[in-house]
Amino acid sequence: MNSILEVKHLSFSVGEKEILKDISFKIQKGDFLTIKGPSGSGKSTLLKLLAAIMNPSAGEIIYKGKPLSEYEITDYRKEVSYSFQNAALFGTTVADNLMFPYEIRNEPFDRERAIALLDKVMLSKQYLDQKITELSGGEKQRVALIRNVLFTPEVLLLDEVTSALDAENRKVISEAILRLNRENKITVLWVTHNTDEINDAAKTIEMKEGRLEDVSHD
Ligand SMILES: Nc1ncnc2c1ncn2[C@@H]1O[C@H](COP(=O)(O)OP(=O)(O)OP(=O)(O)O)[C@@H](O)[C@H]1O
Repeated sequence: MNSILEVKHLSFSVGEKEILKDISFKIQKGDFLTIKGPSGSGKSTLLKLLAAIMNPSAGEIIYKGKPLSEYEITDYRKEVSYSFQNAALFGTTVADNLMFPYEIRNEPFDRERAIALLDKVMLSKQYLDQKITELSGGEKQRVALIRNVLFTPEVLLLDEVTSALDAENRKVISEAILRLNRENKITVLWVTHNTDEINDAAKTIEMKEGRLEDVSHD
C-alpha cells in the first residue's frame, strides 16, 4: 500500500547545530502515530517540517507520492492541518474562529457542522456566541482543534495540544482526536508526553537527540 506520508533522510540544521539527523519513516492513511522523546529531541521541529512551516536542510517529505516541495503550499495546508499548544484564537467570539475556514474558502458558514463539532468536544451550541476572552484554556484548545477539522483534513499534526491542560480537558480532546481518526479516517501524528494518550495509539516513534530512536508497531 502506498504511504500517505513518507519522510526520507530528513535533516535540519541551524548553523552548525544539527537538530534533526537523517530521519526516515512512513505512515499509512488512517494511522495513528504518537511521537515521544525527551525535551529538545527535535519533535516539534519534525512536526514543523511536516507542516511546511520550515524547510529541511536535507532529505525530503513525500505526501501522497509527491514531494512536498512540489505542492502549492495553500493546497498542502488544506489537507495537512497543524495544531500546536496554546493555539491562538482571534476575533471576538468562538463563531468568528469557526467561520474563518469558510471565509478563506469563499464558502458559506455551515452552522450545523460547527455545532456538531462543538458537541464532539463537549461544548454546547451556546458557545458559538461566547467571547474568546471568557473561555478557559481547555475550552480555547478545544475550539482551536475543531477549527482545524471543520473541513476534514487528510492529516492532523498535533504538537502537545493537551500538555498544558487538566485531566478532564485532556480526556475530552484525546477522545475527540481518537474519534476523528477512527470515524473520519484522519491520519494523526501526535507529539505528546502524556502516556494515557500514547497507550491508545497504534504506533509510536521515539526521538532522541535529533534521531529516531525506536519505531514500535502494534
Ligand atoms: N530555530 C532554531 N534555532 C536554533 N535552535 C533551535 C531552533 N529550533 C529548535 N532549536 C533547538 O533544537 C532542539 C530541538 O527542539 P524542538 O523544539 O524540536 O524539541 P522538542 O523535542 O519538541 O522539545 P520539547 O519537548 O521541549 O518541546 C532544541 O535544542 C532547540 O533548542
